[in-house]
Amino acid sequence: MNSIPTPSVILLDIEGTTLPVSFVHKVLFPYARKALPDLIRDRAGDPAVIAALEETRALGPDREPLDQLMEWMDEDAKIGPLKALQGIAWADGYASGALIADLFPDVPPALRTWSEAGLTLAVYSSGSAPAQRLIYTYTTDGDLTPLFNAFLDLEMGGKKDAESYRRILAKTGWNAPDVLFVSDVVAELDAAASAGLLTCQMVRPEDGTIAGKPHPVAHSMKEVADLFSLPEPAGKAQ
Ligand SMILES: CSCCC(=O)C(=O)COP(=O)(O)O
Ligand SMILES: [Mg+2]
Repeated sequence: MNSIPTPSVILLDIEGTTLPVSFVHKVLFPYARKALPDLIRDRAGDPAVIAALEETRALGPDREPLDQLMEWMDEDAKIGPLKALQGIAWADGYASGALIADLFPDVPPALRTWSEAGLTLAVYSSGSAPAQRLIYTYTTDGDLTPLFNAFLDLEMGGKKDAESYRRILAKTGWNAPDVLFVSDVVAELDAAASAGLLTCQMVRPEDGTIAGKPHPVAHSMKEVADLFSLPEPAGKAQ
């Protein structure tokens, strides 16, 4: 008998869970790094750029904002103003066709099946909510944004902090034991479990993810479905 409860909300990480780490690090991050100097100069009057640069100055008062942003990118820092500016840079790339999100092939069929079955789907990523929407708008499988109920980002707090998951529950009204958080990063899953959420580690061989205890492990969305008695994704590669 399966003793794992069945969730009604599926909360998904992006990098390493629905989208290959290589796409984020070899395509998205280099695109933003190249675009940022011109973006900061050419859009100096854009309120979103002004706000992100002010926050960058506040967090790194001794540095030129661009130097600070470059350093954060070197460190893969999950920091709000960097993520906001990366999202603005990527918008141009998606609109021009230079960027298109190549999700893991098991992801779109699972999202469609679970949405059709009435499950609530949501994203929690360090990437800004606008950047998350871009990824799911411009996928090789078309626009998947209508399948999602919420896009949650660092405004909820860092993903390795249990308080962030409590904030998400308070904001959405979800009950912790109804929510399954799927991520490749054990520290994120530990934090979610501390807040009472169900957890599943996505271990993608393509990304070299290491399985870590104590969370149930899946290698695809089909395995997530099997573990948590969710509707079986139909269609192509599982
Ligand atoms: C959603 S935009 C691309 C991902 C990103 O910027 C990032 O830092 C990855 O964060 P995640 O929390 O999805 O691992
Ligand atoms: Mg991840």
